[in-house]
Amino acid sequence: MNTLKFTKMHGLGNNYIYVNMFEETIAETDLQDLAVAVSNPYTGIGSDGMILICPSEIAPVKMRVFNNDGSEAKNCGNGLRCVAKYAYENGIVEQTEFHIETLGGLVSASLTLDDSNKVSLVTVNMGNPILHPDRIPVKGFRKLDYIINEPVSFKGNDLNMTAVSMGNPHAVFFVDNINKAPLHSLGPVIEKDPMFPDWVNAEFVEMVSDKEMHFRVWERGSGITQACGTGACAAAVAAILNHKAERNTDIMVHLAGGDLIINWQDNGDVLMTGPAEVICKGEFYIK
Ligand SMILES: N[C@@H](CCC[C@H](N)C(=O)O)C(=O)O
Repeated sequence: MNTLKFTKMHGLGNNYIYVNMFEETIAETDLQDLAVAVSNPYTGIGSDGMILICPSEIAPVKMRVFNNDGSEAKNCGNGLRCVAKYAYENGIVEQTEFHIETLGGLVSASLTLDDSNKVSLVTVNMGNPILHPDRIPVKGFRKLDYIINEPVSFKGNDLNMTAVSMGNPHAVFFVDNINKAPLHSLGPVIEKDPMFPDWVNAEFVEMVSDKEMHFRVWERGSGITQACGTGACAAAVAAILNHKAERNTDIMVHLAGGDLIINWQDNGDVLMTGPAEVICKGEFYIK
């Protein structure tokens, strides 16, 4: 029986099975099935998906992320913080500032260390948000350069949508009361609506002030999760585009699993700061 060494980590409860591809080998054709298998809470380890920590030709390390349905995404904010922590604490990198390659491009990570030389916080420069509908992608808004507070309807429910890509697609909806957000009922409907050719991550946001928001997410390929780093970035960008918050200012995002600080800088870059934690390590028996 083949075994696979893994580390389970989480960023604010958004948990993945991390595999060190500097040491492990998995056939490309097996990756999707393996992501589904390890993620299964009954017959696997249980997770929101699987993340590969890979060698890169253009950075010290590369991240590949698979949702728990086996689909591969181009970016994962909580995953990036965990990959950064893993890379430093396992000797893949020695410096506290370095680049990480993703399928969506290069990002840079900056580590805060505690007294035991462990990574306590990670700031990731997530780069510029993508706003053009063709590049998110979203169909049906051909005449617009941006989708900001546009009226849309899902199953007869009228909402206003702001669409943002952080390398992966996000649809953000502002609500008056986060506890009444239609996460369970509309999350899966929005995710697979035909207006999103690559499907979409759906986020509901209640503004507390111009520097603070509540956030809940239905993730593409994984369903409801405790947190979504790229989603929090997209929500902060959407708040600024809708004149509910300001650029170059720290915005506190309260997710189900804890808080992230997001800052959309004047130079266009989005900074995300938050924790990353190791849960356990082990061996998975591959059937
Ligand atoms: N949880 C992640 C995003 C993971 C990928 C997403 N579900 C997608 O398919 O785009 C995050 O923290 O950003």
